[in-house]
Amino acid sequence: MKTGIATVSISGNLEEKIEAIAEAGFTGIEIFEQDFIADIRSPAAVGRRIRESGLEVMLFQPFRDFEGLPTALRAKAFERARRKFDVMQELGCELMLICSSVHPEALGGIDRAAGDLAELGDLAASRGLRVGYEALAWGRHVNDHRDAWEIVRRADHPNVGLVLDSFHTLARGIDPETIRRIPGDKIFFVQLADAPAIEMDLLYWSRHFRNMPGEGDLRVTDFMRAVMATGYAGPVSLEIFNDQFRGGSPKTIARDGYRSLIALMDDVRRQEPEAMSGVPPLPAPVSVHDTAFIEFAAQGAALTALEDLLASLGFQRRGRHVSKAVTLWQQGNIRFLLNAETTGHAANAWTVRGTTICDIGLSVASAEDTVIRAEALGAQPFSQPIGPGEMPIPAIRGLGGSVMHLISEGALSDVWDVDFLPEDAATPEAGLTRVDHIAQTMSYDEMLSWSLFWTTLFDMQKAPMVDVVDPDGLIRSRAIAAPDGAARITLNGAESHKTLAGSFLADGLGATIQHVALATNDIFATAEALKARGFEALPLSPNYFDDLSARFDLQPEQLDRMRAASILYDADEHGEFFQFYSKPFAGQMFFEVVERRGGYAGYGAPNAPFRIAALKRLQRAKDMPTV
Ligand SMILES: O=C(O)c1ccc(O)c(O)c1
Ligand SMILES: [Mg+2]
Repeated sequence: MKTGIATVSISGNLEEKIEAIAEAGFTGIEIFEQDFIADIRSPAAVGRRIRESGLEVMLFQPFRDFEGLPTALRAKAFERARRKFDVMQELGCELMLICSSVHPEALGGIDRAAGDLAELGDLAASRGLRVGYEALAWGRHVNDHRDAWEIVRRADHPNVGLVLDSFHTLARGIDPETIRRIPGDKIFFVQLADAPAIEMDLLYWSRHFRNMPGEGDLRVTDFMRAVMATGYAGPVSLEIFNDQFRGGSPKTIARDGYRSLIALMDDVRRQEPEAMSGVPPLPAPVSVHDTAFIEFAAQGAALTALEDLLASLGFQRRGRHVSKAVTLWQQGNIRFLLNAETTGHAANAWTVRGTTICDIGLSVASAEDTVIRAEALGAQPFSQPIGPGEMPIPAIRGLGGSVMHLISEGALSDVWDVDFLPEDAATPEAGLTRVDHIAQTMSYDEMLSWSLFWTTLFDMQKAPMVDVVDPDGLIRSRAIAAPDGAARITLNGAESHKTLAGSFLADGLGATIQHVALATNDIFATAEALKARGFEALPLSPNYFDDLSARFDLQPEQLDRMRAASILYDADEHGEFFQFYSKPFAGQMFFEVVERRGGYAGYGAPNAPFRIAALKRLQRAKDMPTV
């Protein structure tokens, strides 16, 4: 299956776009005319450059306002088409996209448009070219692929076909099933884009908010299933107009695009197997069963402080690595590794960020399948030398240089037995059972990349975006979770460096984990146990508890206990949620303790502004520990 992407989808100049597109693994490129005109090279030189980079020039676009014009304007439109055909021949591109007219003088009329396209088809055929007609969702007379198809059908010309674009069909709410009745060989090209479900003017939505399939809310998979069912055998190409992408890194956007297309076609293969014999099978999105471990890079005094904090949270040192300066701290099913090595990935992470979470281990249905799928989606494998007697654990690079280890369900216990010399647990635990969620902080621009990373590799779904108010700016937050809640990630995107999340980022380099939430089955008992160990919870404003008693039906006695232990509360139609936080450590990381009751599947988002304000109060009071 040939894959493509329009130059308009990516930032940079034409040269940077070509490099990024080639590197990401696409077969070809759609030349957006503006990108080409802005370049100083001749069409022949640009064509040569693209082919030298290993890409095909799949499509030249857009040719606007062509069909249905009154006589004088019609002649001019044909002259314009001749000039663009010249350019295409020099470029070495044989297919032109004609988008439906928005010209104020366009007359309309299905047969008039069909006649124009048939005549253009003759002109194209005389030069060995073809034209594909696309209905823009805001076209003046033609804004529905069904009408565009009727025009192409009546044009009845071998060099005239249809271009389908998922945005134009899905944004208008047109049922993609209607594509199944179009003959596949009359579909000359397919463009894909997703978009978030927001009510707005179609043109504005399309030109600024499109995103990669899987990043938005449109039914792109259903659209593509219908296309493939027609027998379509041409390229599948991304055409993404997006303000953020225009300012992003060309390579990151191109890699995201490739990841999104491969994952989409794999979904389609799974749901429409009859139509997809040409696409090689991939392991299905992998089930994540739990967080196997979380590894900190920490050294010196900060390491001691972190050990003290973990001890106050009821963790105990349970093992020492057989050959490395790594200790294992455990409670229930939660394992923290504290890595003080002076070489390797953890040491590099420590050099760059100071104390930081440098690695996470996920317990998955199959580590091998995860690596195969990740690499097919464009992820880099990760490995470093293993010490004597150590077990090799499959690993991949996440985004931005992060590392993720993958442990198959059955192999989990072996790792700890083989790699660590056990130590006895001296004191009882404090009721923490497992990792509830991991919170990644990132700049807002990285959020789509990360949500795509998690949802394409793993069997995880994204929840709607939530706005969280920081006293100094807005944080956009989105949860990604496995269907049974066995693994949960929250992505927090900061737009301003003045926000708590933003200042955390300014201190480090790109996305990283800012906090880890640990689950208990009895938050009040856990709070007591931690207090006895010297743990200090993040203090909250008394006003918070007054407001809680106004909003919820809480027993006064329960409210008093929550106030005393700084426990926040939320509830929805599914259940209840209790949470408290540690004070910040190592700069601005912190721990959270949560108890879910009933089917509550959220993260206490209504409480986030009060947690942020409390953290900022501490920050301002210069009360932050100096670890
Ligand atoms: O926004 C536009 O004008 C435009 C142009 C060409 C396309 O293929 C398209 O989908 C939109
Ligand atoms: Mg299009």
